[in-house]
Amino acid sequence: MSPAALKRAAAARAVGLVEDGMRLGLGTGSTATLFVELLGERVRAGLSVVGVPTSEATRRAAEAAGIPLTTLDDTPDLDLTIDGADEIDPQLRLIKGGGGALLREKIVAAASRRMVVIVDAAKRVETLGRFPLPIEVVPFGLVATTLAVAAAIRSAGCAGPLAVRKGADGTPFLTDGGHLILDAGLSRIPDPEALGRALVAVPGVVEHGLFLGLATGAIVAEAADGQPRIVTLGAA
Ligand SMILES: O=C[C@H](O)[C@H](O)[C@H](O)COP(=O)(O)O
Repeated sequence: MSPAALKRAAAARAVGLVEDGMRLGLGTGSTATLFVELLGERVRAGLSVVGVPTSEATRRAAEAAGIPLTTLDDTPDLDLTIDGADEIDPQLRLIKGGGGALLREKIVAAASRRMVVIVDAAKRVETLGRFPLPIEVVPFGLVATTLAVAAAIRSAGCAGPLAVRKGADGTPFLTDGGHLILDAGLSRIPDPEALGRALVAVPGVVEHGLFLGLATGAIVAEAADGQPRIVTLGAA
């Protein structure tokens, strides 16, 4: 069973959580985009919702799907955010930002009463860190910030290479906010809370991809006898 089929199954289950009148955070990435497309079908059938996109890519997908959009400034209190993740552990702690949208995703998740994560089972881990941790930094002072980030990583008991993310054309990847991403290949993050605290204390770090205490539930799609089977974690 392909990852895409599992992602679609998780996204389809999440669409069932949406109720008429909800104010929604719309996540970013391939799984969240499937959710946006499926939500669009319900909107076209008469469902009334309004969404806050977490990236310019999701804004375009939501507009194409016919989902009415608003901004977090106009609608700062959201009912539910549905988003993907790069990793999820048993405590619903996440690594996000593989697509570079972590900053807006975290702001939107923090403004939501509930955040339900949609993933295929390959994203489940016992210990976060196999997926490189994205750390969003301002371009000014990149070398100094990178050194300080490396020290912060060591102080939290982690180790591994840091690399400035590149786009397909080989130039530095820029986020929607005009920032750079450092990807930290840590393999294992024994204390995500300690690492998160150390990273946000570094001047020049805008945000990191550890989502701690934000997800209230998860919808995980796994393959069972060639069919997708849904497992829910937390309140989902
Ligand atoms: O910046 C990107 C987001 O955090 C995504 O939600 C995450 O990378 C998962 O994306 P996908 O559903 O494509 O695996």
